[in-house]
Amino acid sequence: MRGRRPAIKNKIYTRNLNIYYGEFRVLKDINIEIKEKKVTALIGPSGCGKSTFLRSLNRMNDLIENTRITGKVYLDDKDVYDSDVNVIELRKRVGMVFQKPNPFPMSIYDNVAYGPRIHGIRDKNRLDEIVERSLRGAALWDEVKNRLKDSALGLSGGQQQRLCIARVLAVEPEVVLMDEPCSALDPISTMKVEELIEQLKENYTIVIVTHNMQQAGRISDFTAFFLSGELVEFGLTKELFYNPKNKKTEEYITGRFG
Ligand SMILES: Nc1ncnc2c1ncn2[C@@H]1O[C@H](COP(=O)(O)OP(=O)(O)OP(=O)(O)O)[C@@H](O)[C@H]1O
Repeated sequence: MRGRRPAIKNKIYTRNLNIYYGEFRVLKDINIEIKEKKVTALIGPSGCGKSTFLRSLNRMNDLIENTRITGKVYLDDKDVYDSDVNVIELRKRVGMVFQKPNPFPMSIYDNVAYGPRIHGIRDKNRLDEIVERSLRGAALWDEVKNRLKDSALGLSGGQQQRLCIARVLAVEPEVVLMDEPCSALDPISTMKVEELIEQLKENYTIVIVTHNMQQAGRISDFTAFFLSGELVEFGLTKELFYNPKNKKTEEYITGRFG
């Protein structure tokens, strides 16, 4: 229709998602829509369930004992918990970057080539191409192009985190989940990763957990505020920050919480 912007597609959406650790119900009836090629920030006090929610999106929770889940998590309209879903393939489509950079103890090149090799790519030229594209994508290429054979462990913390992002990009995901990716980084590295996120959203859907409210405000298009396992408010970041609908959201973002 004329004058109307096309609706943004829901890349991931959940319906009545509940997650339990044993008898403890960590997440309660979560209904959320993660928009395609946008950045969604998850905020809320420690222990409210942000990481658990993030991990549910690519079934990383499957690796945690005693976890039980009810409800649905749809990726492109297919429930990722359906019995016919290939979890390896799912995690290729929905990649994850962790709080602390965790490069493998191998060369910079091999870190990035690791995923593609696992997925069967052996051709040297093809791998070279993927490694360069991924390192460029993670804004690291210029800093490491002359030392690709050096150990990744010799990189700075900020470079290691961008390497981990390159490693995720190498398998061509559609969604990138980030669990406090800047919490172990200095302000300059943090700024680099934030700029990178801004660029990445042209091609990827990004979901990021952050404790840093300014960061959520700077980099995200949408924000979800969790409290005690409930999704209290979800919406455009600008609206949630400047015109929150819920009193608890307002208290939290203005620091008057608790
Ligand atoms: N493996 C586990 N077994 C049992 N309980 C767990 C497990 N992991 C997390 N929890 C509990 O679930 C709740 C939510 O944890 P989660 O790590 O998702 O919160 P969070 O919002 O990401 O916290 P933070 O901001 O501190 O990282 C907490 O009460 C936590 O103690």
